[in-house]
Amino acid sequence: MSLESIKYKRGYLEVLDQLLLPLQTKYVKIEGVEDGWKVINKMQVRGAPAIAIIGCLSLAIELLNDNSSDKKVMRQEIEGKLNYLVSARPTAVNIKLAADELISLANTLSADETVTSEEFKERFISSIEGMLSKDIEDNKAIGRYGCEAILKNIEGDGQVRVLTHCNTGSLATAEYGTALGVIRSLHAAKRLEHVFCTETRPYNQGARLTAFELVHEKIPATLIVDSMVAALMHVRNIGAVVVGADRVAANGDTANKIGTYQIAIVAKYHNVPFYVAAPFTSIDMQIPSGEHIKIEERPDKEMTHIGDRRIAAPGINCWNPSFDITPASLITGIITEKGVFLPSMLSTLFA
Ligand SMILES: CSC[C@H]1O[C@H](OP(=O)(O)O)[C@H](O)[C@@H]1O
Repeated sequence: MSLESIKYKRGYLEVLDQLLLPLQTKYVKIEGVEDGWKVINKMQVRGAPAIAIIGCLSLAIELLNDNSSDKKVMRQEIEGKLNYLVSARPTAVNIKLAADELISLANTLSADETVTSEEFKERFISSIEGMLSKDIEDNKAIGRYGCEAILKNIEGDGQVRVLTHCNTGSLATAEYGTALGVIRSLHAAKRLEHVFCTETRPYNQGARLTAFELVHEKIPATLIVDSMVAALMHVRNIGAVVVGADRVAANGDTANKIGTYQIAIVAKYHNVPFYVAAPFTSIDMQIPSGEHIKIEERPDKEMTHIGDRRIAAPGINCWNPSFDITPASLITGIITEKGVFLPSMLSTLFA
C-alpha cells in the first residue's frame, strides 16, 4: 500500500501537506476552490497529475454544496473556477487539459434540455471522481510498460540499477506514481537491484518525498546530492534513468523538475537509456516544442532557506526556475499508459 496523498469521499476532501513531510504527517481539509488553489500554489500538494486531480476535486466539493438550479449560471461559474485553478501553477499541463474537458462537459450538460440541474451536478461530479481511479489505472499500466522497456536491455533475469529525479510517486499522483510506478513495478518483479534518488534541490522532493516512499515500502534505495549524478554513472553501472514530466510538447521535448536536463546530458554521455514516464494527460499537443512551455519561477526563499532557517548569504540574488526542458533528442522513450514511444511518434498517436 503506497502513501495516501488524497483522502476523498463525496462531500469531503483532505490532502497530505507535503511541505511538512517527512517529519510530520498532517492532512489539510479542502472545502472549495480557494482552498484548492492555495494548497497547489503553496506546493502543499504538487505533482502534475495530483495538481489536476486535487484542483478538480476542490471544485466538486464546492459544486456539491451549490444549491443553484440554473444550469447556465452553474456552467458559467464552473468555467471561471476552473480557469482560476489553472492559474495556481503554470507549467504542468494536466490541470489545463482536465479543465478543458470539464468545461466542454459543462457546456454539453447545460445545452441539453433533458438534463436537470441535479443531473448536471451528479454527472459533472462523477466525471471528476473518475479521474482518481483512471490515474491509478494509468500509473499501473505505465509501470508495466516501463518495466518491460527497461528490462529489454538487461540480460537473462538480471537486475537493474535505476536513477530517478524529484518525486513522481503516490505523493505526485492519485497513487502508485509514474516514474516511481515503473520503479515499483521493477521491484515487484524482483528485477530492481537498487534505485538512486536525487535530493532535488531546492524543494527537496527527492530527499523528503521519494526517499520517504521508498523507505516506507522497503525498496532498496540510496539518496544522492543532485551534483553527484555524473560521478555515480562513472563508478556504477546505471541501467536506466526514469523521470516524470509536467508537460510533454508535441515533438517530445519535456518540461520536468529543474535538474532533469543536465541528468539527460550526463546519461547521453554515459550511454544510459533516459526515459520519461508520463500519462497522456501530461502531453500537450497544442505546444509544438519545448521553448513554448512556460517555466514557473518560484520564490527566492525556497533556495535561501530550509524551513525558516537561512542557509544562503543575505542579499544574494537568486534564480529559481522550478523546471527545465529536456530536448527530445536526449530522450530514449516516453513511457505512457498506452505503451512506450519514441518522442517523434507522439504526433502519430494524436493524429
Ligand atoms: C508525476 S509528477 C510530475 C512532475 O511534477 C513534479 O514537479 P513539482 O514537484 O514542482 O510539482 C516533478 O517535476 C515531477 O517529475
